[in-house]
Amino acid sequence: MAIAWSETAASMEALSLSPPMSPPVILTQDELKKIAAYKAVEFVESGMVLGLGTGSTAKHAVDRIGELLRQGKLSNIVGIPTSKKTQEQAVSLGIPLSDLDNYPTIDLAIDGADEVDPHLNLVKGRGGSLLREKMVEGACKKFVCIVDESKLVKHLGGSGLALPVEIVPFCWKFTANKLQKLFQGSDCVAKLRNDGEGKPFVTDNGNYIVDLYLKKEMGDLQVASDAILRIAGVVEHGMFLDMATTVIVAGAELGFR
Ligand SMILES: O=C(CO)[C@H](O)[C@H](O)COP(=O)(O)O
Repeated sequence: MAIAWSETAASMEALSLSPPMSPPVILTQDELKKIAAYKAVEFVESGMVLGLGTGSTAKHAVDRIGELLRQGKLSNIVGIPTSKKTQEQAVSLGIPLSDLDNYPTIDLAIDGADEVDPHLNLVKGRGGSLLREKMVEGACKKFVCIVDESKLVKHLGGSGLALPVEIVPFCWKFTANKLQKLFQGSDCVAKLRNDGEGKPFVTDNGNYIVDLYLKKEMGDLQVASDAILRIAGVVEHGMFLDMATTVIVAGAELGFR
């Protein structure tokens, strides 16, 4: 079992947690997420303003921060949550909270991702919190992204799963069609996300999400990002380009190094 972490794509480093000859340990995906999360929390120091991510991986980090506060190993932390769900979790753990209005600069954010490419560009938002995540993580001095190895892709969109785009509900079909047309060269299919009960999924900001399924690469990601954001009706998209300063990847590869 190994953990890899990286400051840049070119300098991927690895830490083997098991001696090379020990028997292989089979870890679940959730255990790998927890390992990555705990490693990231080692970056947290007392007195920091922290961006608290959303999702099953980030949840482990928030739990750990709460635990260290309870144990008195951390103090004077202010958390800036990236979703109502994380806000509820942090409140239940007694983590003091504030917002970007009061803390426009954040020391460190820890959050998961849906895809990570070799340049540390991310897809986020399959949990639906991409707008607040981008606002919070865009205000950070350091953004540590935590994933298990299943999130690594050769290029964004490469998992075949959704690239989420948050849009206003007004005439959502019009906006979804514009998005699909924009990426027709990538054989894009745009689908409105539903809540599992036949209604549109509604974000914490009262918006909808259109998920873009791309069969081919998008080409220049910055050009694609700018083009999406130029469509009236789009609020934000889930490509986080050049934002992660560190990516911690937990993987099950014995003898990775
Ligand atoms: O972007 C996100 C939520 O909007 C999550 O960070 C992303 O979906 C990863 O989730 P998980 O840790 O549950 O795999």
